[in-house]
Amino acid sequence: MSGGGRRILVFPSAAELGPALARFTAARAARATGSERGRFSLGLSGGSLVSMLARELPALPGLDSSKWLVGFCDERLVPFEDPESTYGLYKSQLLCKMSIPETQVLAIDPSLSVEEAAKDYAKKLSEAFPNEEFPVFDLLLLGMGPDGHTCSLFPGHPLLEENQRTVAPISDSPKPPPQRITLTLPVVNAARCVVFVSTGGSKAPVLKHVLEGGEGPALPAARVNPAGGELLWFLDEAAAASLTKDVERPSATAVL
Ligand SMILES: O=C(O)[C@H](O)[C@@H](O)[C@H](O)[C@H](O)COP(=O)(O)O
Repeated sequence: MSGGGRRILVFPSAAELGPALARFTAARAARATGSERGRFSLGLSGGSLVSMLARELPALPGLDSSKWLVGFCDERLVPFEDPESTYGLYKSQLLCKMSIPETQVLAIDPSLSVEEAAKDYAKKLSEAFPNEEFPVFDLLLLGMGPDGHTCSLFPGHPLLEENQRTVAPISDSPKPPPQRITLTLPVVNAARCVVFVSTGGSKAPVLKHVLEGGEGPALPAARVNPAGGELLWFLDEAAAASLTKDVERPSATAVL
């Protein structure tokens, strides 16, 4: 059980989940920028989150993102112009519609080798979070693959045991492209709040395994358990179809 407890929120479909996720993010941003930290640190992931956030966040009325600090939970080592670049997708679809200063967006340097890019990104993080051994993000938005991977932490991979570095390179990702940079589990589990977003029936079996247990070692997504923070799962009915334990079905106007 995570420090703040785990919540599983089920929405009728992605169309209802998206606006709720955007409102939740904005509420956490307001809380963080209004705190003594004076900023909101947000870690983004790729996959379907990109288009969801690009659709929903700019649609929120009066959202001020000038005090946001944005990083990436993982990234593919490809040029920003490559359609596989998570930063490139966010830049062209979301960041261009927000008021986040460019200096407050922490991206990898894809011109470096994978080892050097990981060190460079770790340095950027340590400069942005100067007093913390492991950066403490206000909110990490994560996806989960059908194999149970999250960030670029894949089932059975030795990187799951990394406990020193904040950022690690990976050269043998089973999902292409093979070269990637990823936050490590200690950083993910240091966050104040982690939200997984998973939609669609193809995720139902792995969600059952991750959230209610199954045979074999814990899948990477099941190892996300922020020690002093909250853990929320935003699912749609199709993804949640196999779950039998307690889930919440919030109303459209619920404050999460
Ligand atoms: O780096 C990647 O290859 C993807 O970003 C991947 O990790 C994705 O985040 C998950 O597979 C969840 O994908 P969905 O959000 O589309 O379910």
